[in-house]
Amino acid sequence: MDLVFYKMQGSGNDFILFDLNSVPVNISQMSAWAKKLCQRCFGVGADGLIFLEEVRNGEIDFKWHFYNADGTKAEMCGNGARCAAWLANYLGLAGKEQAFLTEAGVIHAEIVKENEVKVELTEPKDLKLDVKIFIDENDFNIHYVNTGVPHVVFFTENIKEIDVNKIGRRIRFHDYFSPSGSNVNFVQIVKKDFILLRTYERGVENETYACGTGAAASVYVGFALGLLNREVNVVTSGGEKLKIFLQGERIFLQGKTILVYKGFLNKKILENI
Ligand SMILES: N[C@@H](CCC[C@H](N)C(=O)O)C(=O)O
Repeated sequence: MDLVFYKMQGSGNDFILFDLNSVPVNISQMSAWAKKLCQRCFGVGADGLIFLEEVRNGEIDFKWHFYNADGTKAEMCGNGARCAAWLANYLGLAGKEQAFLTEAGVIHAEIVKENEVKVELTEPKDLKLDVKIFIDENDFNIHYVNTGVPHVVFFTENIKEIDVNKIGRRIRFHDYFSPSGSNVNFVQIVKKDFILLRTYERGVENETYACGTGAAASVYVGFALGLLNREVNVVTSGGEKLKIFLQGERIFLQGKTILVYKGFLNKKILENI
């Protein structure tokens, strides 16, 4: 059997996707596949790996299994959700408007244009504003919210000067967030409806070009603090634009979603894992 996979990116956050109808993988192997295949030189290379599992119960179209590049399972991924929704539609698993199950809850998605997908994230929870944490004798005033996965939000005047990997890693592994840790977002407000965003991602353990739930967390926190509007354009470090809309406690994320290629995996890659 050919191991068909799809390489996609959502605003520069990139993913490998498999349809479990054609590539049956045991759940106990999924993490190892992610760790191997997400490696940029020894594998395909990606920030995360997604398995789509068809579900026929009327309420949802499919269920996903999401893994970070280091093989850890994550409850949710905003850009991955946009890619999964697009692919599910492309493969006939779901229509243009669809619902699918993640560990964080049911995600509603809509293919709004040929290569543009809008998703409604799960309700934000655990908001904490103005938390002081100490790192190397410096104190940082940070904010926190879970938009499907945990996110720290830190506002800065000059995003270019931030050492995202160094400071991001220190905050991500800070005791305050133990044991799950957190993604860390650095935000520069340009206008009330326009921010620049750089994200250190848990599970990739690096800065990525974009993070959908991170964009959502940044706007949600910015709005709670009276710094941002309900509708905000977010430019991520890859230079792409994400749109966040808030409607009460509902958060919507919209942006470009591209199928980069469809490939056949060499089975040898999966030997000895
Ligand atoms: N890139 C994602 C978030 C993926 C999960 C994250 N790395 C975690 O483990 O919390 C997004 O677009 O939301």
